[in-house]
Amino acid sequence: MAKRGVILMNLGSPDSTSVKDLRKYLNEFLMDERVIDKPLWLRTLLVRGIIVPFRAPKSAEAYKTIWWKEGSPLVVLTEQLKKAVQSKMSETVEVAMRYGNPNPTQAYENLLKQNPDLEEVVLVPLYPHYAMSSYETAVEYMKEVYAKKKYTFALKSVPPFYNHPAYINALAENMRPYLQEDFDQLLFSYHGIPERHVQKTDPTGKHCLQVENCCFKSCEAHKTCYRHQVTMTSELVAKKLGLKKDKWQQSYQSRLGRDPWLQPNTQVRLPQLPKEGVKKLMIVCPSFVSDCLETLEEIAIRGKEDYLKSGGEKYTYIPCMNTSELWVDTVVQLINEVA
Ligand SMILES: C=CC1=C(C)c2cc3[nH]c(cc4nc(cc5[nH]c(cc1n2)c(C)c5CCC(=O)O)C(CCC(=O)O)=C4C)c(C)c3C=C
Ligand SMILES: [Fe+2]
Ligand SMILES: [Fe+2]
Repeated sequence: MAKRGVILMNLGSPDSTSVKDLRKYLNEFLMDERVIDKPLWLRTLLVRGIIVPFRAPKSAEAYKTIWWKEGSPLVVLTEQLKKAVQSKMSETVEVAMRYGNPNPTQAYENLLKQNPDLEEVVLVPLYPHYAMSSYETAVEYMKEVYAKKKYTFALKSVPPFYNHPAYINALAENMRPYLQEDFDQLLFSYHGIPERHVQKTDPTGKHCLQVENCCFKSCEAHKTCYRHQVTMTSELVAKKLGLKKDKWQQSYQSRLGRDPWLQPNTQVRLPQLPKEGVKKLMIVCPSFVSDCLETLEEIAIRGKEDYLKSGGEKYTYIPCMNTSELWVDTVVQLINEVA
């Protein structure tokens, strides 16, 4: 019996598209202090008093446009990834979501049920890039539950893999067939985060967004810098695909609230691009390894409408890696590299 167990962790979805389930999900998600990093009283007022009451009905409608009969695409695709990874390893593999279900306690308990002599759990946060609102909260929450339950097995985490050759290769090969078609520009659209979060995760306190061209100047801050990491992903994938610098650009999507977020914003760029002569656009979302609301609704549906309405002629959304063979092999490799 393998002494190791594996937990694949993603963000999570509401249990259904009802406004009630949306309220529950958004409250849990946005009350996370690593997502809305305001003092508790202000966060409570903002989230419970303003954001959730207004957002829940709108989000419910958005989820309805992409929901599958098996459930949320993000959850279904993560379960499919689990099965594919499981078929390539002897260790038991479970799924945990940071918000909603299946929750971390269920995942740990399932592993223990399968193997009461469990010695080690390898956590795979399904985020290529470090952000306090994604990778960090996933790992810290799993550690919190682990400590509360007083588990005796060891807990190890796969680090952000934004520049790992296997991830870059899997992503590039997932994109390559789409790029055989004629296109003017490829847009790498990453989930955005507030600029303040980039500065908060800078351990030097003086590099990120403070030094000119900070993402390209060697610094220990890059270990936890979201902007550096996504930029390196774009650079490495473009290089692997032989794309010249004038053939691609980068932007940030899914902005929430009024604080300054990383720029440029995808929703702003899409209607501008046709006016700049970009009539045929390819768009890919490498911060997501599985398709979800933010790719299927925001980019593949809404983004396409905005772009075509503004004079764009052809818009191709490149799906996430989901269960592509190279990606499944990459996950197995990442797990085995955690010594
Ligand atoms: C890829 C990593 C992600 C980061 C970084 C991230 C930051 C972040 N997100 C919000 C607010 C929302 N995000 C929502 C959905 C959502 N976000 C991610 C990933 C990251 N978020 C995923 C995979 C999803 C999709 C979930 C699904 O069920 O498919 C939502 C909910 C939907 C909506 O109402 O739009 C919100 C809200 C903030 C504020 C933030 C950084 C501070
Ligand atoms: Fe998000
Ligand atoms: Fe940085």
